[in-house]
Amino acid sequence: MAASLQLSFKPFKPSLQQAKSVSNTAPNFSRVRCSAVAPSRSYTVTLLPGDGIGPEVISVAKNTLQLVASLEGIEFKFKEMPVGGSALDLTGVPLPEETLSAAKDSDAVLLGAIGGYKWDNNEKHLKPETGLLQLRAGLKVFANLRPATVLPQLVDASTLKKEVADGVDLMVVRELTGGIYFGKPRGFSTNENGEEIGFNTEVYATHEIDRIARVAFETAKKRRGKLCSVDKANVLEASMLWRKRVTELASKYPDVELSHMYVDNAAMQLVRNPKQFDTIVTNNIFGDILSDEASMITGSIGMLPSASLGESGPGLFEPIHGSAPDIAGQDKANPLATVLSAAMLLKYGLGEEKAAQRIEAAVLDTLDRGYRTGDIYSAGLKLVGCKEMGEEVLKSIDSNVAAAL
Ligand SMILES: NC(=O)C1=CN([C@@H]2O[C@H](COP(=O)(O)OP(=O)(O)OC[C@H]3O[C@@H](n4cnc5c(N)ncnc54)[C@H](O)[C@@H]3O)[C@@H](O)[C@H]2O)C=CC1
Ligand SMILES: CC(C)CC(=O)C(=O)O
Ligand SMILES: [Mg+2]
Repeated sequence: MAASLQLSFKPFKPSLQQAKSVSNTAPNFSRVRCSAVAPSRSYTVTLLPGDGIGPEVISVAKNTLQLVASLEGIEFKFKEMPVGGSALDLTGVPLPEETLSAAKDSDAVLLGAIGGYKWDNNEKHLKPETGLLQLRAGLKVFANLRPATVLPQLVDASTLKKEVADGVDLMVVRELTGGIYFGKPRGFSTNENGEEIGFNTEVYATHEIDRIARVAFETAKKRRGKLCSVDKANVLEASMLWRKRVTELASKYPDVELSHMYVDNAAMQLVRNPKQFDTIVTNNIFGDILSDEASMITGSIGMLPSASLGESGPGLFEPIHGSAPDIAGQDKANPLATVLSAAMLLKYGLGEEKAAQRIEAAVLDTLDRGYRTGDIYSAGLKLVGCKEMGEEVLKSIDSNVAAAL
C-alpha cells in the first residue's frame, strides 16, 4: 500500500449502544461468500441520503459498509430516512421528527448532502440547510473533524504546485453547534432609515469554547502536537473570548504547541504553505470555509470526509461537500468522500478499526489502479462515474481479502 490515510486519533467518546431496531439488510455479495464471517456485532445505522448527489454517494457507501461488514462479522441494520429538500417535499419540514428520533436511536448516522435550487428561496425554517443544522443540534455533535490529507496518488490533482501540496496532512476541528449559524438575535428588520436589514449573531459561551478546544488539544496530542487556533480576535468579541479560553486551556496540554492566527491570514497561509498546519481549531463558519479551501489542496472536495461527535450518543458522518446540484443525477459525483466518511463512522463511531482500515486501504488501492471520477481526473487515467468508482472500491476490498488469504 502506497500510503496510509493517517486519520489516526481515537474517538473521545465512541458510541457503542446496543443496536435497537428495524429491518435486517444482510449483505449479499456472492463473490465474497467464502470469506464472509458470521455476524457477531450488530449496529443500527441511520442513512440520510438527502438531496442532489446525496443518494448517489450514499448508495455507494452503503454497499461498501455491507461488504466490509460481511468480512468482519458485523451486521448492519440500515434505516433510511428523509432529510433536507426531499423531506420538505415529502413531509413539509426539512427534519421530520421521525428522522431525528431514528438518528438519535441509532449507533451512527451517515448523511449524503442536502440542498438544491428548488428550495433556495424558501423561508429560513423551510430550507434544507435548516434541517441539517437542526440535526446537528439535535444530536449535540459539537465537534466536527475534517481531515485533509494529500494522497500521493492525487498530488497531481491538487491545484497547488506539487512541492506545496505533497505531504499535506492536516485536521480541521470545527465547532459545529454554535456561533453565527445558531446565534440569536437573527432575522430581517428595517433600520432607522426604513431600509431592509438582515442580521445574525456570532456568539460563543465559555463552555462551548472549552469543550471544542479540549477536543482539539487531544486531537493535536495524538497527531504531531501542533495546534493552531484560528479566529478574528482583532475585531470580534466572540473571537476575543475564544482566544482567551483556548490560551488558558493550553497550560493543561504542555506537550501541544499552541499558536493563534487570524482567519484572513489562515486562508492565505493554507495556499501559501499548508504543510505548516497540523491541527486547526476554529469556529463554525470559519471551519466551514477553511475546510472547503483545504479540500482543494487534496485535489477535490469530493475526497474529504468528516465526523461530527458529541459527548455521548451517535456520531454524524458526512462528506464535507454539498448536494452539487450542477452534477446531480448524472453519475458524475465522486463517492470517495462519503466512502471515507463511512470509514470514519466505523472507526470513530463504532470502534470498528479493522473494518475502517479495509475501506481506507481499498480507496488507496482503487486510486493506485488508476480509477478517477471527473473531479480528480488527469490524462492517461481511467475516467469513471460514481457507480463504477463504487464498484472498483468493492473489487479492491475483495482483492485485499484475496491477498490476505
Ligand atoms: N453538508 C451539506 O449537506 C451541505 C450542503 N450544501 C448545499 O449544497 C448545495 C450546493 O452548494 P454548493 O455551494 O454548490 O457546494 P457543493 O459542495 O455542493 O458543490 C461545489 C462544487 O463542488 C462540486 N462537487 C461537490 N461535491 C462533489 C463530489 N462529490 N464530486 C464531484 N464534484 C463535487 C460541485 O459539482 C460544485 O461544482 C446548496 O444547496 C448548499 O446549501 C453545501 C455544503 C454542505
Ligand atoms: C449547508 C450548511 C448548513 C453547512 C455547510 O456548508 C457545511 O457544513 O459544510
Ligand atoms: Mg460547507
